[in-house]
Amino acid sequence: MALRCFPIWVCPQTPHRYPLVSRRVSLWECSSSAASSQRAVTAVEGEGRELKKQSTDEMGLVREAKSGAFHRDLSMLPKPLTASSLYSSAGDDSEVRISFQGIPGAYSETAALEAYPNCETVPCEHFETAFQAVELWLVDKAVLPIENSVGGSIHRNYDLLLRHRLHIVQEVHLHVNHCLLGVPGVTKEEIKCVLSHPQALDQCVNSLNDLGIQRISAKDTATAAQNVASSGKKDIGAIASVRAANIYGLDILAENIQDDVNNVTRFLILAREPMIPRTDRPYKTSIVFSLEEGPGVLFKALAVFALRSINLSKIESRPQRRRPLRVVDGSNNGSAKSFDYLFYIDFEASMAEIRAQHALGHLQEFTSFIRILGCYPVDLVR
Ligand SMILES: O=C(O)C(=O)C[C@]1(C(=O)O)C=C[C@@H](O)C=C1
Repeated sequence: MALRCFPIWVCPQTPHRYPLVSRRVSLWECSSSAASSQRAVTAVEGEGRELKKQSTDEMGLVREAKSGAFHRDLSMLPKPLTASSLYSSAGDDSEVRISFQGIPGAYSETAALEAYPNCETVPCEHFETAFQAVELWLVDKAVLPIENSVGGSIHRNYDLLLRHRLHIVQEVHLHVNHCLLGVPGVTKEEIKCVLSHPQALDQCVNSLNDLGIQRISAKDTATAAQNVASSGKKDIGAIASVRAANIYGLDILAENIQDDVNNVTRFLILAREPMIPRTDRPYKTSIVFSLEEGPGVLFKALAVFALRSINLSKIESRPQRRRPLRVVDGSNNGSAKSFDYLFYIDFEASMAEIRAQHALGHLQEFTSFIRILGCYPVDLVR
């Protein structure tokens, strides 16, 4: 396996904030041969389009660097990078802008504020927009809910990770305490139906059945709260956060109405550039791959981690949208058709560890496509 590292430069206009890499590629491009990297590009939807866009971006960045060639104000000159600035997620985050799907008061915004307490949050109508805002340099990062302890994986968001070329740089586990909200002065008994995000409704299904309340889907929990506030109706409630109640002036009629007290949603923070992994604390690495055809290939693929005592914390499979069916030639018995899948795996090791690098090198023997989605510190329980 070839491990390629790329130099880091500092953009003169924004010292320390945007490390520029010479090519827009993952920090590690795992390729055992030119042929296999070629395969990686063709095997997955949207790859060609993405490559084209990258080169345009890259040209834009080069132009920006040249235009700041002469500085009258010496304090504006770029500062040398220090070791700590390479790893800065800590430090001053007041200039960090983070896009999220929803409106103020959504849990995604709370997750962004958990990771960067002083950041500026930027609401977006769709997840796709939140990703594009990062790609177009309108914001620094995006936040994305990926799984919930009750509802499981948010499949659409797994697909988005692959469609875009952003890197996971952080994870946030957020305890989600849903509240039943109503217009001021209303009682819990007066509520006949509630608005909320489908995931939030699913997380409260038993409580809502007990109360005999009907459920209506909304884009996100905060939008549900806003709609209830603007309707002024006494028989409609929202399931949302305490923060949403405060923002939209609603009463909290009941707290912690989720069916499971330990209701945790895992969010990912995504950035244009990968973070440089270290070994001084626990790290996780997220990858996506598709497998070569053959008996036991998934077993062999997973064994590359087991052989090196690397723990897997998550495995998810998603259909390959552009290539859903694989035809397997059964010679005399005709051809069989089966679905073709992408596998998403999170494993508990840093890409700075030799065992992780060897595991991925070994994994390539069984894969037709592989991409590192990010290597980031494990969110330890606080
Ligand atoms: O609607 C919101 O507030 C969101 O941030 C979305 C979302 C989700 O997609 O799962 C996030 C956390 C909760 O689990 C419920 C809803």
